[in-house]
Amino acid sequence: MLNATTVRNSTLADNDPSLALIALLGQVLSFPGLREYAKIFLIGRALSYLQQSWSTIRDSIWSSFFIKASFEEGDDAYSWMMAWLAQHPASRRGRDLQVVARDYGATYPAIPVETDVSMNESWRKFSYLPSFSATQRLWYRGRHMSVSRIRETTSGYYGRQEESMVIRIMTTDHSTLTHLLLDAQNAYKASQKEEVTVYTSDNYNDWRRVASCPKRPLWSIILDPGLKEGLLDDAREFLESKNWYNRRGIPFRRNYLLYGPPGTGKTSTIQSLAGELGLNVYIVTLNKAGLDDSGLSSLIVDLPEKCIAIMEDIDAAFSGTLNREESKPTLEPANSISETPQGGTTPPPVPAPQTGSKVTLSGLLNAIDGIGAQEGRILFATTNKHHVLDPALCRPGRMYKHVEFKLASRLQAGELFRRFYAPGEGSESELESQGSEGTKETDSRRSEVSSCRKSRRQRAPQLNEAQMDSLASQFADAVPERELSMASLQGYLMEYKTQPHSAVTEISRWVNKEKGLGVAIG
Ligand SMILES: Nc1ncnc2c1ncn2[C@@H]1O[C@H](COP(=O)(O)OP(=O)(O)OP(=O)(O)O)[C@@H](O)[C@H]1O
Repeated sequence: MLNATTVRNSTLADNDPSLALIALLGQVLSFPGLREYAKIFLIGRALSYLQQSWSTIRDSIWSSFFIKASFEEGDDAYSWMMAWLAQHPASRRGRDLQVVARDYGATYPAIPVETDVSMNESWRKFSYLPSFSATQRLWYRGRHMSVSRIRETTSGYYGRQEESMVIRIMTTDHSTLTHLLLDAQNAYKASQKEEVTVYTSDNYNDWRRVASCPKRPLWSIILDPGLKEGLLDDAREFLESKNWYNRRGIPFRRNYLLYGPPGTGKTSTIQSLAGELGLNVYIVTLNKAGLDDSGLSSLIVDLPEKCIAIMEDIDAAFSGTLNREESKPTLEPANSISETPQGGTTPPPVPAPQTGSKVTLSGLLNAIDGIGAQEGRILFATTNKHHVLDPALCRPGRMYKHVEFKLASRLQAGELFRRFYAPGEGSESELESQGSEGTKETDSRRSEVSSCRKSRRQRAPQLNEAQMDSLASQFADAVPERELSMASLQGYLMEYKTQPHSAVTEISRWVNKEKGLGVAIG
């Protein structure tokens, strides 16, 4: 039955499609079953919406009580937090842990173990860390804190695993987070007391920690009198004079150039100075594949304040590995064929592998002391070919000091001999005194000493002072002045690790052989 209203509605609907849709919906909903279904559907949607809104509101209320901080692997702050967590008692008590064979400075209760010399302290390096699968909850300065470690694989063909960590502290006070970071920094420093951390750059020109090396004592490096002491004093004095530099507007940086034949102790001296100064080492590999000026510059800018940067073999800049002017690939692929001027058939180009660096001389100079060069860092550049260095690199002020490392003098050779056969850890006298500690001696220590005694035949006989003087001077006399490197002498002595007398009787023969082979470098 059509009445006037229906006629009017249908006329309106004819004119407006949206009204037509509503009218159709009204007609469909006029069926009783469908109306019930629509009601249930709408109520369900409304409930789910309310639930979502509630969890968003709850999360934002909840997070307003927390400070959330994230840390990424490769960044120093990540390592600080790892050391702090490893030293936190909660990590020892935790029931879901990651165990790493690395010493983060945590102390564990002494557990008596039957051990021998081969299982000494250096083997007992391990740390407990929160696992990736569970969130660790702990307390910090009376605040509740949670730690979640995350491991993700980056996208792309060469996806690599990256670790990160998120901590939440129940506080709104940022100073709690700052305190935590300072504590973490101290925990890390304490765990690294005996070590120097070494960083190199990755393919993305980010710094990555690659190793922690034991500090090398400065006394173990034998140089001409005053050389290493002078370097150490100078570097110490520099690190303490930031204000002096700032007041005079002089860039607070110091560059040293260490030069001399291979194996004369340049790298060892830098490593040892880093330990003495408590600085980490950042190795800049100038001929790294794909490194260009902007990559080098970003590496230098990203150096932390107060660190040691090493550029080894800086002469590589002048031997064809680095370009002087333009950034163009320097190494041709081995099988590439150059263009024929006569227009002969040229084989299809072979894609050049990413070998060799694209760093230019100006890029290098800029990295050394340009505007972007990091303040407070000490740069050591080393070279075996001082004479080929570009004058621009050697101009006054660019390299603060040029320090020559010479081939071994007789004095150095004699001293090396003494150090090599000096009574030290595990020597007979030391073991005797350890074994006679009487009542203080523990069972495990006793077994350690007895194992040591068993292996005594592998140790050098203990030389008294007179014997040492005599053998060291015979050894030194047989070594020609400034003809052999300390590294080669050290290599020779390694062959007679436990036979100082043979080392002396055989030295002349060995020297003649080395000279005959032209090993001596001058
Ligand atoms: N003056 C030295 N005193 C003690 N050991 C030394 C000395 N010089 C070299 N050595 C030993 O020789 C080895 C090589 O030394 P190092 O790498 O420091 O030489 P380098 O001058 O840096 O050589 P290169 O120029 O090839 O890098 C090290 O194991 C080090 O212990």
